[in-house]
Amino acid sequence: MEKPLLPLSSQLSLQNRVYEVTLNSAFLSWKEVETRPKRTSGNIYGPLKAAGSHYVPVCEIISVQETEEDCPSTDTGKWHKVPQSVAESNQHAFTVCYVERTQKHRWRCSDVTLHCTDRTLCLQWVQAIREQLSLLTIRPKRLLVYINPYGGKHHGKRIYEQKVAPIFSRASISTDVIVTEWANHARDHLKTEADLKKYDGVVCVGGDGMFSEIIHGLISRTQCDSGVDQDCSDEPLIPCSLRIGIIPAGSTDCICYATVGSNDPVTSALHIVVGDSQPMDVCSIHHNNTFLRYSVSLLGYGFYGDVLTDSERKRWMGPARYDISGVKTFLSHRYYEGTISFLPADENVGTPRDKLQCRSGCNICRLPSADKQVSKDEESVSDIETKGVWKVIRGKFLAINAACMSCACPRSPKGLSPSAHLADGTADLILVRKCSRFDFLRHLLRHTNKDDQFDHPFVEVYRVRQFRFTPRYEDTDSELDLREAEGTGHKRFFSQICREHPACSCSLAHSSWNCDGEILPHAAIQVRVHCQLIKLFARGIEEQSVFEEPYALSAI
Ligand SMILES: Nc1ncnc2c1ncn2[C@@H]1O[C@H](COP(=O)(O)OP(=O)(O)OP(=O)(O)O)[C@@H](O)[C@H]1O
Ligand SMILES: CCCCCCCCCCCCC/C=C/[C@@H](O)[C@H](CO)NC(C)=O
Ligand SMILES: [Ca+2]
Repeated sequence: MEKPLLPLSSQLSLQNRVYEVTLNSAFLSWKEVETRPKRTSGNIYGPLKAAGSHYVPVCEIISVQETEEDCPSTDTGKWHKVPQSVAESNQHAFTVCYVERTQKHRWRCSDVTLHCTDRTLCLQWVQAIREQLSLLTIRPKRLLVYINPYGGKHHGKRIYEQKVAPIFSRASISTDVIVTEWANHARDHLKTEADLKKYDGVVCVGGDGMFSEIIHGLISRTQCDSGVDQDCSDEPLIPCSLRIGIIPAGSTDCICYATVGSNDPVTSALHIVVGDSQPMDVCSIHHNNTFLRYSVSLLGYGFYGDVLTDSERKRWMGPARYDISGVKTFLSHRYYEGTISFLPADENVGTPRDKLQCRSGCNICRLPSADKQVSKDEESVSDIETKGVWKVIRGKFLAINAACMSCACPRSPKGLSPSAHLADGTADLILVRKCSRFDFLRHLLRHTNKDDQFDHPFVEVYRVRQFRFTPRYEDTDSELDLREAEGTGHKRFFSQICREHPACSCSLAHSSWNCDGEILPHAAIQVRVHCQLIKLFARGIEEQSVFEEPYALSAI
């Protein structure tokens, strides 16, 4: 068969009506040619429609296949019912499966079956669409998938098999699937064993903890392959080349929610299929000259550290553990003393209170940042950063939180820091000073509504590139020595500290850091944000206007 030339245009039938169907390099469109009154649809989220016209961007077509009439299509199991008159005259048909946007940033697979008068025409259409899809080289063809069967409500395996695998197979993506058997199985496999050259991306099925395993494996592997020492806190890190997909099946799913706009497995699978790419910042955390962990969402000391410590003992409860531990920690009302020093970000990246939310194609994330200038100027990141002036704050804090991104999640739809950016090379540092229980509750509740959680006299927020935290008394002894002393019964020093905390009934002067849902072993840490160190199969949260008619049609 001859190679179809574009634009390709034919009169084809759909549900007993005749349509002018056109394919060019950007869109597949179909427009009714009959003159009778047109049916209008109330759903603005479907394929773009203008007076009976439908447009699907080629980059949002998932697959095309010849449809065998009166028999189930091979991958969906659905029967395609063809009205009698059409069936008689149009025996041949092809089905195009494409992305359809629904409410709350969710994507679905939708399909349209177009009937042709002869098979040659039908095959010509299938070939033309497939050729356009083959030009989309950003789409992954082979993926390495890790499933945590114990994340969230333990549904990871079922979610993957029932909702995600059929979409990958429809999009002709081949997969190697590993169901993890122990914690850190995925991390260690990626670090040392996986043949990464074979893949176009890595997918994790699980929550934020599982995602954390994947980034630790990939980042460590990349640094190791390039001879970068992760213990050296001011050495620039090498960005990872493989993109990561998240199929949400955890308890918080904050990284998925904040990068896609929902925690829906089908939506995530479709972002992987269309080959989206969203760069993301990563914080490295060191204690003296020892690398501890990476973080992409919340790094929280005090309240969120204590919630996590308590909730780990309640893992059997599933996602509800965070609510129970949240209330318990709130009631305990512990505060912690220490010193925070930080290097503020340049003003051109905005401020945490500027209400400029990070959205798909964000202008702030596209600005050249200190990290990104490194290769151009051949100046190291630390050279650039030492030009800034460090600020120092001492005090008593209920919570110290650093958010590299908004940390939006179903519990807090605008997140811990609603204006934080995914890929600007900064984190928002939120300091909640000692205040009354009532005030702290008002602050916490504002995470769940539209009010500004930073608009309190006891809350400060800074956009930073680096920060350090030293708990009080850290200067006299190492905290591990203190913990050992506690373990061996030498509690005098500790009880002295705690007598200085009237509200604190426990024997610990230190909290722990909650690092993306994992507990860190040290309270004194140094943190640096690495701009765009990793990439996800995502595009950031889309503005509503992307899928409303006027915008979309003016873009055509
Ligand atoms: N096979 C396994 N057995 C036990 N633990 C595992 C296994 N695979 C992964 N893990 C660990 O399970 C922990 C929790 O996983 P995950 O993040 O998927 O769910 P979650 O904690 O319920 O959700 P979230 O992190 O969103 O709050 C992770 O720290 C991960 O290292
Ligand atoms: C007493 C009322 C409390 C209401 C408080 C609501 C605030 C919710 C804010 C949640 C932000 C979660 C940030 C994400 C953190 C994840 O990294 C981590 C691991 O999944 N999850 C948690 C809960 O630590
Ligand atoms: Ca950031």
